[in-house]
Amino acid sequence: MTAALKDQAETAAFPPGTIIGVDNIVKRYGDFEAVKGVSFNVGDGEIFGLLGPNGAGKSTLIRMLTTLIPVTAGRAVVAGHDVSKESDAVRRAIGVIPQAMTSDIDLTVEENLTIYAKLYEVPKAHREKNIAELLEAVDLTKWRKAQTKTLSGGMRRRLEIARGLVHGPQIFFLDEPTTGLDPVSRVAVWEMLNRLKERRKLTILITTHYMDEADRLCDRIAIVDHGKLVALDTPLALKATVPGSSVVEVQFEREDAEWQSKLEQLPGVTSVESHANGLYRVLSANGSQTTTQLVELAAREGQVIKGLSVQNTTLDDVFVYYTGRQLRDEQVKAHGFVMPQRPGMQP
Ligand SMILES: Nc1ncnc2c1ncn2[C@@H]1O[C@H](COP(=O)(O)OP(=O)(O)OP(=O)(O)O)[C@@H](O)[C@H]1O
Repeated sequence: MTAALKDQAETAAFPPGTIIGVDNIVKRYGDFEAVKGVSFNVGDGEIFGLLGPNGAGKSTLIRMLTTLIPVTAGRAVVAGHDVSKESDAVRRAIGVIPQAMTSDIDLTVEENLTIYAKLYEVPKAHREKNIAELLEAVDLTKWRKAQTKTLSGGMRRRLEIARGLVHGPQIFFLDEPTTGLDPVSRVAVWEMLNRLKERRKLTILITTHYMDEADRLCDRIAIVDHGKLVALDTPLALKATVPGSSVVEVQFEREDAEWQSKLEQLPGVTSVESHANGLYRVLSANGSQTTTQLVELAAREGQVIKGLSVQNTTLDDVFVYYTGRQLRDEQVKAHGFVMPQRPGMQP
């Protein structure tokens, strides 16, 4: 952390190591409060996920943190700079990938990157080297002379990611970067983000609709609903907050009426359902401990286990638990276009 960042973090009363500090931030559009006093800190080098149903306020939060719209109340400090008072310094420190793709389809891949680098006044010598490195990192070197309109959706998204990094930002904001991509392209984008994070020592703040990806890649996740923060922790800790965190399904060779009560007595078990053919569905607060003890008990009793499966709580369960809703793929909006401004839209 730079000295300036440290000073700023301390004066703002954010913990040391904070690179994005958000303190009771509010956004009102006229009478409507889209963000209702949200606070969180992102540590230097973290991948921080922002999850929430459509309309929860994620994009509004990102737009405030990236200085695109003014903050109504509260405070946010990004890379040591207040977003309301030092917007130019914030912009130099960040790269932003909005939901809609914005690269110029009539330019080549390389031209799109060069124009951006010039816009950010990246010195020529540094510019060429940086663009070559980024093209390689996003696997587009051999497409550098191709017109952007000829690229697939996944390739174009990778170009946008490279473009967001031409000026060497410390922090990368990505608003649903994989929405609309096929599963293979999605995985490619996430792997690439992980690589770039390591190579360029980036902090990443990302919104996504895909729970599996958030689970695998984010160090911490904030769940936002109706403009408020409803949960914030590591994926593992969030899953542990959901009651009855695992489902153990076991099938015994011999049916035996006593197994119901024997299973109920195992540590961590919260309920047992008995099904036909010696099958039991056991809800447990500690799936691995219950499973180990269940296997040991069966061995002691000379009972043969025909089948056994453990399903741990997923981030989907966490999401439903905190928001009462499910993030389904069909909720995901189509991308690749820019929404026209609605009448009455306000900055
Ligand atoms: N410029 C605006 N003027 C008025 N209301 C707005 C404006 N922008 C967003 N809103 C409203 O603020 C709320 C939060 O919107 P926001 O786009 O931040 O949600 P989101 O969580 O990013 O949703 P999504 O996943 O659909 O992008 C919504 O009710 C939205 O209609």
